[in-house]
Amino acid sequence: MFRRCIARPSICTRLHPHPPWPLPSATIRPRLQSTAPEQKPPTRGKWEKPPTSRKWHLYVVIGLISFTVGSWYRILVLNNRKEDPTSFKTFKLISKEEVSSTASIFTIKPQTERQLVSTEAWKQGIWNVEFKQPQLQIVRPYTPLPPALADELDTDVPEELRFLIRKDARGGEMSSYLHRLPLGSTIELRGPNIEYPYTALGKDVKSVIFIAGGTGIAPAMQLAHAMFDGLNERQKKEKALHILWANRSREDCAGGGSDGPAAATHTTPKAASNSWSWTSILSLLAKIANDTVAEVEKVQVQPNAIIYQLNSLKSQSSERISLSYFVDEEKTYIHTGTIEDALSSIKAATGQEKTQIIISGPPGFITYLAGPKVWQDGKEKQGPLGGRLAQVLGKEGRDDVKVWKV
Ligand SMILES: Cc1cc2nc3c(=O)[nH]c(=O)nc-3n(C[C@H](O)[C@H](O)[C@H](O)COP(=O)(O)OP(=O)(O)OC[C@H]3O[C@@H](n4cnc5c(N)ncnc54)[C@H](O)[C@@H]3O)c2cc1C
Repeated sequence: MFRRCIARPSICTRLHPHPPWPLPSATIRPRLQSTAPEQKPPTRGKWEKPPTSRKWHLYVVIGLISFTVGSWYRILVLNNRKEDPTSFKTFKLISKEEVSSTASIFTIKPQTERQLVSTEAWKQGIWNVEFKQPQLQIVRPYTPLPPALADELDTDVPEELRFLIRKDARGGEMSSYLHRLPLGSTIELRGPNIEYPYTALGKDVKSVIFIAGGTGIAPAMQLAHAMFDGLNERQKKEKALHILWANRSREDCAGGGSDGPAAATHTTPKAASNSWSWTSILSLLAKIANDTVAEVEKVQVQPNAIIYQLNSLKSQSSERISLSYFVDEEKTYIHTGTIEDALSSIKAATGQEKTQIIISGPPGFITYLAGPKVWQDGKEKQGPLGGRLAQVLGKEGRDDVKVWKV
């Protein structure tokens, strides 16, 4: 700015009340210096105030003006900058905790308090922030996990954010970059982008079935937090959230045990559709073996960090959250029977027909269960309902069930 001032004095005149270059004394003389010592003012009597007293008043006025301008600058400019979702904020990577061989939890901390991402977003529902890869100048969205303890949101410490980030074996540009970063590195992000405003859209929706694939569990955890945080026991009892979480391998959900009737739907799609035959008997035996393995895992394996937090969200909701795990390598999948069971168990839990189904995960997962999202006018839109959910809801004639693809 200063360089530009030297080149264009006319602009400087507007920006600076006192021009930075010397002016002929006859042209402009600053008002404060107008009483030159050699020209003594005529004495006007004993009531006239001495010049030092006039200066004192002037200092007070200048002080007050500076204070007012400073306060307004802080309120209007700095506070707005803090909430501005379009400007990048700088965070520091403070920890990486391995959850499985393919995913870690990253914790980042704002560099200053002004870099906070709004705590209001936690109450709104599902939201994400965009990370920047500075060398390639690309951005990708990531979903903050809710704070491990509900009280953490009320503290005055600068807000830390945690993310479950997949390590992409095929070398995705952003995920490889993030997993390579050493502790202490800076990360630039912008947001929040509210994706599903539960408080605005879903106020009257008390029962939710959340179908998550892989890191799609992060939005489910955000919703669990938004649905139950700060409610009293009576309010909690009016709500129910059923999370169906599908993973490729058991290590991603190590230590997680399914609740309720949906646990009994651990079966392959093939086994479910076959009539009695040798194949179905073999499938049934495989299922019993898998269920036994799952039970053993449930008892013996320590919950990983995500399962630990899911269990904690469940107990904070007074057991109004139920969880069902599906694992590709154990041949347990989400299929039409699973969705039918989830719909009837959620209805039994709240006595309500009105249900919201939310589905979140990789594009192939969303397409298989609910049909693809579509691009229209440069924006990603929901697209028509398809896949397994369209089959189940069409068969049952359930137009009271709304589906949202994250
Ligand atoms: C709303 C939203 C929230 C999200 N939240 C999270 C989150 O919390 N955690 C998370 O981990 N992810 C999340 N994602 C996904 C994330 O934004 C990125 O898309 C993901 O990390 C992959 O980005 P990338 O740059 O690493 O991969 P890209 O380079 O964009 O590659 C895209 C895909 O192509 C594949 N690919 C790349 N190179 C090859 C190759 N040579 N051959 C074959 N395949 C290849 C990659 O495996 C990847 O699956 C979210 C996405 C959305 C839309």
